[in-house]
Parts: sequence; C-alpha cells; structure tokens
Amino acid sequence: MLVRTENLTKSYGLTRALDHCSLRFTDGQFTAVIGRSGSGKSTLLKMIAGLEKPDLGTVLLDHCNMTELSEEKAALFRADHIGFVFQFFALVSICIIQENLSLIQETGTFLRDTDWEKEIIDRTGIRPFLDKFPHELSGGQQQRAAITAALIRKPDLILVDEPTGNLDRQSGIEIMRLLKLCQSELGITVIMVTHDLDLAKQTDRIVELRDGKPWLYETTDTMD
Ligand SMILES: Nc1ncnc2c1ncn2[C@@H]1O[C@H](COP(=O)(O)OP(=O)(O)OP(=O)(O)O)[C@@H](O)[C@H]1O
Repeated sequence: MLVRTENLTKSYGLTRALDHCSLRFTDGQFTAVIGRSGSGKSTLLKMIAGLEKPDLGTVLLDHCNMTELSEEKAALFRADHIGFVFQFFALVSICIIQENLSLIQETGTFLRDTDWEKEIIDRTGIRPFLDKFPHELSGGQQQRAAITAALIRKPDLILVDEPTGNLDRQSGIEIMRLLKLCQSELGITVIMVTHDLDLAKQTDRIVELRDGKPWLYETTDTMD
C-alpha cells in the first residue's frame, strides 16, 4: 500500500504535534520513524490510521482519502487493510491466544482463510501458545502473538509503535526478523516508530521527525 501524507497538521491545545508534515511511504517499503520524545511520531501513526482527524492536510492510503472517511468507514477500512503492533501488546487478557486471533477475524469484511492462518501461526512460531492466556507468555511471545494477530487478516499496511521497547535483546531480534519477513515475503508496507537507532538502521529508510516535521535520511548514509 502506498501511504502519503500532505501538509498534515495537528495541535493539542497550544502544542503543535504535527506541522505541515508531508511524507510518502512507497508500496512494500519498510520505514522507521525516529525522533525525540514529543516530536510527533505517535500522532503521525494515529493520523495515518484515521484514529484521529488532522486539523489540516490529508492522508491517502492508495487512493483512499482517510481524512474524508466517517469514523465508521475508517474503522472498516482499518479492519480490512491495516495491522497494528503496539508496545503494550494489543491482546485481550481474558481470552486465550486462539480466541484473540478469532476475535480479530470477526470484524470487517474479511473472509477467514484457514490455510493462511496456519501458515502465519507457523511462521511466527506461536502454535505452542494458542491455548494459553497472554499473561502466561513472555513479553517476546506476547509480541509474536500480537504480530500474528496483525497479520492474520492479510493487511496491506502494518503500523508498529516501539515493537521491542520492553523486550530483552534476543526477543527484540526475533520481532525484527518477523517484521522484515512481513515486508520481504508478504510485500506489506511497514511503518515503525522507534527510539532505537540500531533497529531503525535495519529498515529501508529512516524518517526523522523534529517538531512535527520530517527530516529524511536514507538508511545507508545516516548518522554513522
Ligand atoms: N491526546 C493528546 N492530548 C494532548 N497533547 C497531546 C496528545 N497527544 C499528543 N500530545 C502532544 O503532542 C506532542 C507529540 O506527541 P506524540 O505522542 O506524537 O510524540 P512522540 O514523538 O510519539 O513521543 P514519544 O516518543 O514520547 O512517544 C507532544 O508534545 C504531546 O505531549
């Protein structure tokens, strides 16, 4: 999915979180969004997902103008096209992992594809945990389950916020391997917010936000 933001501007009271932010994320590209705390990274993800409306500017996901959709239509579009992986895992705590995966498949217009479900469960390696509750898993295992949940509806875009923030190093490496697999083998556009420059350098491209505006870097010539 091609993602474009044009002049995206959003203020909260007197704080300008995004300031005429224009960016382009090519179809199938893995981009890291970095920047200091408060530079607007999470706000950018929320706007791209249509979770909040900007004060000014547009978000285009392929040919869909997210900023013009009603809340209901934006929710359906998200369910059909966007997968989310957030730092504090988006799993329902009172449901076992299998139920979590089923819940995700029951919204929007997605027709359940059991072959795909099996494949993705094997690739993320969570089959042994399907009958467990989230609290019975380690942080890395929970994050793998969250990535499975994000992938199970075959999204065109995955939005990731601090995927390895509270994980040990080995689990972090495993999560990055899975995210890279989403891009390289499944052709999904991945946009990942992170504070971790080592993670960012593993992607195709780094975008730095400063005061809600982009500074662009190519991965090969960044900050070494
Ligand atoms: N719902 C909100 N209400 C008020 N202010 C907000 C809200 N969301 C974000 N902000 C402010 O907008 C600015 C950008 O916030 P944002 O969360 O996008 O930054 P960030 O780069 O993701 O920060 P961090 O790296 O700390 O998560 C900050 O100054 C923040 O305090």
